[in-house]
Amino acid sequence: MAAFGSLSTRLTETLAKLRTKGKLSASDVDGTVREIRRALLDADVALEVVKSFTAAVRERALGAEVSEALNPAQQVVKIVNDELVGILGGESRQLQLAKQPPTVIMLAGLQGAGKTTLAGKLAKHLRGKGHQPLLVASDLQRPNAVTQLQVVGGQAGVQVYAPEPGNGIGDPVKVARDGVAEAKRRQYDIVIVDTAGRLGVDADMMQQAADIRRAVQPDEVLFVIDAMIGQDAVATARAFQEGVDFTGVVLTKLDGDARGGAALSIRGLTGKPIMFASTGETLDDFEPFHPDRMASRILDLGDILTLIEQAQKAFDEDEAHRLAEAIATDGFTLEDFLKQMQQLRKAGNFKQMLGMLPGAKGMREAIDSFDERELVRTEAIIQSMTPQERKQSKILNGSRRVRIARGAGVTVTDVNQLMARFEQAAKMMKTVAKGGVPQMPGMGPMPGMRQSKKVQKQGKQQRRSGNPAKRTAEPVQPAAPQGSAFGKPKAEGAFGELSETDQAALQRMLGNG
Ligand SMILES: Nc1nc2c(ncn2[C@@H]2O[C@H](COP(=O)(O)OP(=O)(O)OP(=O)(O)O)[C@@H](O)[C@H]2O)c(=O)[nH]1
Repeated sequence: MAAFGSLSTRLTETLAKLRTKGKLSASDVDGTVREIRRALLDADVALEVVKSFTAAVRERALGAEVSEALNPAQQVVKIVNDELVGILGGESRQLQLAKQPPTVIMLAGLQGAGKTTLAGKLAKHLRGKGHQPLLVASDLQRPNAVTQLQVVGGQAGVQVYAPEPGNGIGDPVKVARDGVAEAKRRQYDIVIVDTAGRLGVDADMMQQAADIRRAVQPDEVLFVIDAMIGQDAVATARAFQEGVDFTGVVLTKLDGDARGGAALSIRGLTGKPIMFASTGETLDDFEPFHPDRMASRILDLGDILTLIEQAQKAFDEDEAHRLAEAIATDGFTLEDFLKQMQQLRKAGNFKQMLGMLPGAKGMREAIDSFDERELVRTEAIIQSMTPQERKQSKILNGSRRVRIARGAGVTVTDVNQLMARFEQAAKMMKTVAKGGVPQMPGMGPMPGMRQSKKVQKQGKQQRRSGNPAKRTAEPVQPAAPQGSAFGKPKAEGAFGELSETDQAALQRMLGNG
């Protein structure tokens, strides 16, 4: 995720500097806290939030938990992580559903914040959870807003209630009220009311939103705010809190080059939880907001849980069970590898998913240069193999590889590299299936991911000295990510390894849970 890009880089670099130190002196702590403070201010985090954040970090970092820690630097990372989770809101909060359906959710925010798009995303998300949402077009300000809502409603596969020409047009309050009545009549269990925005905060707009709120008595009022808004976040959030009041916040455009200040300030300024994050223009670029996961992403500790959830959405249950069995019994074949890759492709934005891996910031270059066409090439290679070759990769000797390369229109090196990646993936999957910890941060074996030049060179040296069958038995290790707070392929300590919950989730994804 691009948002928090430079904040994230600066925080991880600051914390990485501590790694070389054994004990931390008071001046080490002060220096670190000063750099954190500057990084937060440059990211447009509101001053009062920065002050309380750095005060808390400083106090804890000078305390016993650090001086007595086995690894003081890592303890400081933990403290910064804890405090980030805190300012992002601590626990994640779910939507409050009405005891008596329909649950009414009202959206409010400035024009262009992404409300209409969000209405579609939320509707699709809720529909996926078995709800029957109805969208209500109460944004009658912008000429195109009703049509736009109808378009996103269509994409989300949900109905849209819009004013009939000549029937209530021009009165957004009436449309909202009628929309809710319609939902009751036709037994929709959730109503999402889209309201108008203005370019800046103005009294008429606030009044209209407040009137709609009074008319439909929503269970949730979600304040939609563009993460790119910078320092204006403070004034805008306060105005909406006074004008309509809201029960939760949705951050949009977190995929953009936002400095992240709004995200980090909003909870502290309003006391209201961030409930969802919007990360792109398509309806699937949407996720429930989890403070702990977001903090991990900012500190480049990875976000395995979100990654798994996204993969899970694209995963076919039966196929996952079959795959789990294949992995556990050593029967993981190139055929499975191909299927897995195709499912990953289905899971959507591949680069975004790669970015959620621990240490991903250190692999930024590799991820940015990741070319989806590589997946196509990998597919072509596997498809050029005979069924037997796909089942028993061990029989792939030199002459078979030459034939396959020719069939797929690639070089023998490409085939060799794919085989190395495959072997490594099989090995990793097996570790996970046995309940072990995979080497996530190095993550060489993602299907389709090319190795760095350096690793390719190592591979060549190995190849020169080995026979073809042996080559693939010892796959080359991927390059260590550079410059992350955990600049080793296998990180030590609490953050480098998958937690038990992560492991359990990964197990579930593999059908073992
Ligand atoms: N990159 C990115 N673009 C987004 C995101 N959410 C919305 N957009 C885009 O932002 C623009 C404005 O979004 P809308 O949903 O029309 O905003 P709105 O708040 O409904 O605007 P009004 O109806 O005028 O109040 C559109 O071009 C969207 O495609 C997001 O998460 N990421």
